[in-house]
This record gives sequence, structure tokens and C-alpha cells, in this order.
Amino acid sequence: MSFKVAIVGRPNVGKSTLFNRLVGKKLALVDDTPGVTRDRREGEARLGDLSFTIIDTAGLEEAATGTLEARMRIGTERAIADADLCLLLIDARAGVTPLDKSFSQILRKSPTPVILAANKCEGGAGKAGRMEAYELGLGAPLPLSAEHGEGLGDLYDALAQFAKGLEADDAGQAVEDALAEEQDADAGFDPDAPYEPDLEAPLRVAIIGRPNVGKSTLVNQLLGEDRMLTGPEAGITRDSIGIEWEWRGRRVKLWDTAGMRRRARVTEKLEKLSVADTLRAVRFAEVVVILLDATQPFERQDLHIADLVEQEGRGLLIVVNKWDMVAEPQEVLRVLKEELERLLPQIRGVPIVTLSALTGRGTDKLMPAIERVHTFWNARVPTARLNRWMQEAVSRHQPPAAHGRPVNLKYISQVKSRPPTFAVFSSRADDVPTSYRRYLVNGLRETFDLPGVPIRLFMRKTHNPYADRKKRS
Ligand SMILES: Nc1nc2c(ncn2[C@@H]2O[C@H](COP(=O)(O)OP(=O)(O)OP(=O)(O)O)[C@@H](O)[C@H]2O)c(=O)[nH]1
Ligand SMILES: Nc1nc2c(ncn2[C@@H]2O[C@H](COP(=O)(O)OP(=O)(O)OP(=O)(O)O)[C@@H](O)[C@H]2O)c(=O)[nH]1
Repeated sequence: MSFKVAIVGRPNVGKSTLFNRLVGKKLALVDDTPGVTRDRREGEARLGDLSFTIIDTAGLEEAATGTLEARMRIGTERAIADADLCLLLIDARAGVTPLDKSFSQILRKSPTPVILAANKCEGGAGKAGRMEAYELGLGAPLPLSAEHGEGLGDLYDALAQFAKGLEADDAGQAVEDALAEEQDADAGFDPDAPYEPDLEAPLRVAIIGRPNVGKSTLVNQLLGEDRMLTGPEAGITRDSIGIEWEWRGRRVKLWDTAGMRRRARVTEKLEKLSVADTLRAVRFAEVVVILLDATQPFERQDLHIADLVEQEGRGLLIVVNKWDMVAEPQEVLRVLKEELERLLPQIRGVPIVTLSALTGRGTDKLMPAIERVHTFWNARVPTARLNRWMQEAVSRHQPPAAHGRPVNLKYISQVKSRPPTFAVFSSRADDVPTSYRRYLVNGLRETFDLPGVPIRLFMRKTHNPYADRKKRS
């Protein structure tokens, strides 16, 4: 992900020198006569694994009219408007000057974030100036030497921290977009019209799992190891959110949780995804794959992710990796199935796929299983079938009477898919207990074959015409 950094500061502090160092080419003129940089320049900068556009805003004294301060204000404001981040440079050897103060005032008032750096600090010089710089109210100044290339590590950390924040914003936006798309897909929902997958919209998938379960290995296997190594080829695109490719003529977008964590590690050395990252991935995805390591027990963290999937109403698939390490596959699978039924009663019958990302064995089952869960998640049940089913369900097991009177269920219809959502109408909706609603949900899941997706069921109150008539008479 790229961003724009404007280097601002009064003349002669070393803006062009820093620009040249970051761009790696002598693009800007450097001279020790103040104001020698005539135009602002832009270049593609690299620092470690970060790449960004950098703007050098020098040459303010060149303009013919207005006071220096007025011109500076204009130049800086223009740069601020253009940039995602400003780097305010001061000359630590010269100390803080009134002009530096004017700059920081402008910057403090703007919403663009600012990094303050004290230049010309090579060999520990400029300490006094650096201390003074705290006065500017822009936080701790980073000691730098643009000419000698010192302090670039700290600059990297500050920029990486900023880039991570941008990515989080981007990710947040991707989630909002995905949710908006979903709402569009739900508009005009008709339970009696057959579900037809929209092949234009990418099927959104997230693969989530504890560290070391084999997420990266699996993604590489899915996309084809070679293609990943030789960079994106036609058919595979990557952005800060994820990886998109085509599978059997269908667009698939994979949320890059591994990538999110890799980037996070740069600055925070996080060993696992933060809760916020996980939640974002779950909300983005239509189908969430929880990846387990066959040699490790099912853990609380996995359960926590499954809970999130249920709460957010996404489709769920459990994938057990490293199946090549399992000596007694039947037994391991039996235990796992039992555990899942016990620990995840709210999403019964979650499909399980076993595979080895390392050898590739079984990985061909993954996409078809994801697609199936996606279909269940989009399922539509015709109203007539639903009502026939409900009549039977009620005759087998009546809702308990409340206040000495029977509770009648009038009818049921599906009001939404993604996940399947049903409304049951009754004049005494409030009197239907949770246990009975659960009975209905379980019946729906079994009868209409909806494994691995949360099912929502609401009770809706119908108007009771008899009650009204009685009142009127
Ligand atoms: N000692 C020391 N001198 C530096 C450093 N960085 C830049 N300079 C010198 O400071 C002077 C001004 O540098 P420039 O990069 O032209 O400064 P600028 O801020 O772009 O200046 P204008 O173009 O006038 O706006 C030059 O003589 C540089 O060699 C540094 O880290 N240490
Ligand atoms: N035996 C076996 N080892 C595997 C399999 N898949 C992955 N591994 C190994 O498990 C280790 C972790 O794999 P990664 O793909 O890096 O796991 P990850 O989940 O991306 O790890 P983090 O980035 O730490 O979250 C590596 O040593 C892999 O070679 C598998 O199917 N079988």
C-alpha cells in the first residue's frame, strides 16, 4: 500500500538531502545556499520494505511576492492537502527558530499526521536543538542525519506504524464495502425465487487459525507455489486486503490474515492476530475457514473464532491441516466431530475437510467445500415448503402452553438469506420459549440441509382478529 509523505520545513534544514537519500537518486538539487530547491519534487521512495511517494517542498524563498511566512504557509498548506503524512524537519544544530514554530503551528492545526525530525544529528550532535524541539508540541523529535544516513531505522519504525494504521483503515473500508454489497444482494429477496450465484461478485473467504497451523502453506498450495514465488501473474491480483483469483470461472477473494500479521509484526512483534483484525476478517468474509493443526487439540482460541463467525452470521468450514502427520485418521476425525458437536451446538454439522497443505493431498476438496457452504449461506427455502414443514414440526411437538392457553404458530417465511433468516408469525410470539425456537432451528437445519451456517429465527407478532372483534363488541 502506498502513501504520500511531504517533507516540510524552513529553508536549509536538509529537506532535499533527505529526499535524495530516500529516493536514492539525485533528483533534487542540493546546495548550501538557502532556497536552492526551486520546485517541489516528487519521487518514489523506499525505506526497508516500505515504499511511498515523497514530496520535497523546498524553494520557498524563490517566490517573488509576499512575506516568507505567507509563502511558506501557502506552500505548506498545499503539501498538507496533498500528503497523507507530513515530515517536519528542523535543523538540530541551529535549534528551533521562529520559522520552525510557524511551521509547527500550521501543522498542528491540520488533520494530517506529522512526524517531527531533527536533522543534522550525526554523531550525537545537535542535542540541545533536539531538546528544544519538544517545545513545538509535535511529540518527541526523531534524531536524523540525512547526509550521513543516520536515524533511518527510527524513521522506518515511525513510517511503518503509520502505514499499518492506513492499512487498518483500508481494511475497515473493504469490510464496509463488502457489507454494503451484501445488502444490495439482499435487496429484493424472494424466498420463492431460486438462488443463483452472482458470478460477477467475488466469493469472499478468510482463512483464520492459530500461528503455525499452516495458513501460508495452504494459501501457497491453493494458488500454486510457483506462481507465488514468481510474483503475481495474470489471474492473480494482490492488494492490501487480500488475494484475488479465479476458480472454475468464479472470482474468489481471500482475506490475507497472514499478511496482516506479517505487517503487524514489523512494528509490534505480534505473535497472533489481534481481536480487531480477526473480527474484520470475519465480517469481510462470506465463508470463514478455521484452520486447525491435526497434531494440536482444538483450543479456546479456535472456539472463540467460531463464536465470532456465528455472531456475525457467516458461513463456517473447519479445515484440519497436517493430515499427513496423523497415524489414525478415523479416530482423530471421530474425536474432533464429537468435540465440535459438543462445543459448537449453535452451528451444528459444520463440514470438516482434512488435508495436507504441505503435500497438497486433499487440497482439491477445499474450494468445492467452501463453495458449498456459500450456497447454504445463500439458501432460499420456498414459503410453501417451509409451512408444510412447520405444520409437521408442530404436530410432532407443540409449543408449550403459556398462561394456560395454547400458543399457535400461524406461518413461517424466510425473510433473508446470508445467513438464512426466518420469521415465524404468531399472535403470541412473546410466549414462545427459546428452547422451542431452538427446536425449530434444528429442524430447519436438518430438513433443508443447512450445515455450517448460522440460522436466524425471529418470532413476529400477528394481529389477532378475534381479540379485536371481542373488544369492539
Ligand atoms: N551536517 C549536516 N548537514 C546536512 C545534513 N543534511 C543536509 N545538510 C546540509 O544542509 C544544507 C541544506 O540542505 P538541503 O537539503 O539543500 O536543504 P533544504 O531544506 O532542501 O533547503 P532549501 O532547498 O533551501 O529549502 C546542505 O549544505 C546540506 O549538505 C545533515 O544530516 N548533517
Ligand atoms: N507436516 C505438515 N507440515 C505442515 C503442513 N502445512 C504446513 N506445515 C508446516 O507447518 C509450519 C507452519 O506453516 P505456515 O504455513 O508458516 O503456518 P502459518 O499458519 O502461516 O504460520 P504463522 O505465519 O506463524 O501464523 C511450517 O513448518 C510448514 O512447513 C502440512 O500439511 N503437513
